Amino acid sequence: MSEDARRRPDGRQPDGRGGSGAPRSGSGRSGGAPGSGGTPRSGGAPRSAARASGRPPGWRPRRTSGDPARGVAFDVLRQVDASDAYANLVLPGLLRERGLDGRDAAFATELTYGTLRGRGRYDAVLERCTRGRPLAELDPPVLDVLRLGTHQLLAMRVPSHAAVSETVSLTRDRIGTGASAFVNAVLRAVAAKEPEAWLTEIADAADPAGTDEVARLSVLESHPAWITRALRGALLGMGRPASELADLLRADNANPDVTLVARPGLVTPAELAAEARSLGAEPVPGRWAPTALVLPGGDPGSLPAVRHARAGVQDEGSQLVALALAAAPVLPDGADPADGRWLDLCAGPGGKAALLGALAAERGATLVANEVAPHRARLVRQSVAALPRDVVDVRTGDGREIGETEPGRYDRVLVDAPCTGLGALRRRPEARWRRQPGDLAALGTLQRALLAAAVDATRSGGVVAYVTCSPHPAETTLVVQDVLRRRDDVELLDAVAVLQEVAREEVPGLSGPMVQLWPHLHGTDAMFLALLRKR
Ligand SMILES: C[S@@+](CC[C@H](N)C(=O)[O-])C[C@H]1O[C@@H](n2cnc3c(N)ncnc32)[C@H](O)[C@@H]1O
Repeated sequence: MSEDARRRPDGRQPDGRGGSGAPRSGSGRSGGAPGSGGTPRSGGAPRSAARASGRPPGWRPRRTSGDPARGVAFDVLRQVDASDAYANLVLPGLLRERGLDGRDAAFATELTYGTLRGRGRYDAVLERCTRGRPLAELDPPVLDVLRLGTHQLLAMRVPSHAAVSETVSLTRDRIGTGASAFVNAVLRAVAAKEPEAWLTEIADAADPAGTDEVARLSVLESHPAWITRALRGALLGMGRPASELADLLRADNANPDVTLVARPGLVTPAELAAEARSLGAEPVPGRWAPTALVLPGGDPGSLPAVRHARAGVQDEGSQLVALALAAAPVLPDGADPADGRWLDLCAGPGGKAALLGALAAERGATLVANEVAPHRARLVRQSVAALPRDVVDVRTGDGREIGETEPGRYDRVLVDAPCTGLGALRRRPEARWRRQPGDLAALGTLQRALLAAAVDATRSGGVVAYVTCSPHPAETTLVVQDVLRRRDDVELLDAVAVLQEVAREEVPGLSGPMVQLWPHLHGTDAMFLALLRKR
């Protein structure tokens, strides 16, 4: 496993949970288990269960592909649990290694991501099927295999007999015959009720009086209660009604579209679309960002433009905030109208640095892309590889020091702060179970220090963009308000107005001056953007 596959997306070391998740029995063998998968049941799951699992309307059953796909899903779950790996980083390598593509790869992907996202819901069901044995006492590989089986039974249209027998055979193959009888009995108990009945039962158990929406939605939509509560607070804090909470949680459980960015000056969206079409895909322009192209299906890595870093995979929300920073009006500093020095303070892995670098190159500006983690700085170098050499200077260092070492140097500064990532849960299916409320305090201190350093490094009249992929007020508005309260050399700009200017069409639901995007409203990650100008 690569170093980055084990690290958090914010570059910090794993949170130390790996020890407790270490398997008590081996899951060592690689390679798929023998036997073929079952075919989907014709009736399918009830509609409300499909909604609850985040499946789109019109979803059709797919042919299952047998145990190679289940074996891959199991191995990813084990790495996520025992090594703090990231599913989206581990899965593609395992699919390649085992030669899975097409439907088999799609089945393994749905099984992996769906099981990880649905863990809370499935554990609530499993607790009722283990004859009083607490889930915490089960061997972690056994618990993973039970979750895999439960996902097939409750959210995929795999016929019950196939879901049970294939999962039992996977257990025998990977864990041992001892565990297979137990897995068989538990999964039979899960299969004994329809998905709809299970949802009703676990929701009623979580909220017997029908008065605790957070508890009910947490178990139904499979989010830890503290995150559900935080997202509810985030909606209210940005002027959205609490009634949107269920939609927001469901959006976290849906598979996001693959969105590409056509980096200006390197490839146009039309050229990128032509490349994608020549490989059989049917791309559509992004709704908001003029640089975006949505790719329904297909492997973006197979496009030459992506392979050569003229384009990249990037959420539209991320594209919009980078475009907004580049478009924000900077004021001249005395007689000097300079706009030539840009800084990305926290650049790894480099998606926004590549877009900003491309925009900087078009305008004759340069970009310093700073990143504290060396292995992530290497990723930044890869993402800017297609840009002329003298445009982006990738550095490794602590962004908190730049305010002192280079005061007043930059015209535009991006602080894409390390954060909980609560706005990108749909892309990081395991993140919701790994994050802890205690993470907020440590991150808050770092976020404030980075924003303060960014302001110090900005020249008078220059602009700072403070960005997070979390909507949690402790990481967004409170950080910005705190820095504004503590210093009188910076003012808040209307980020909504700037964002609307760069968007292809008016982005609804923004009340300003700070921008909060939402997966359920905009189909983007829940990106936050504040623009500040140095006085
Ligand atoms: C949200 S990510 C940035 C994502 C990036 N802008 C992109 O679009 O690809 C935050 C980054 O900040 C880095 N980071 C954390 N602490 C830092 C510090 N003190 N100075 C600079 N970078 C830091 C993390 O390693 C991580 O790569």
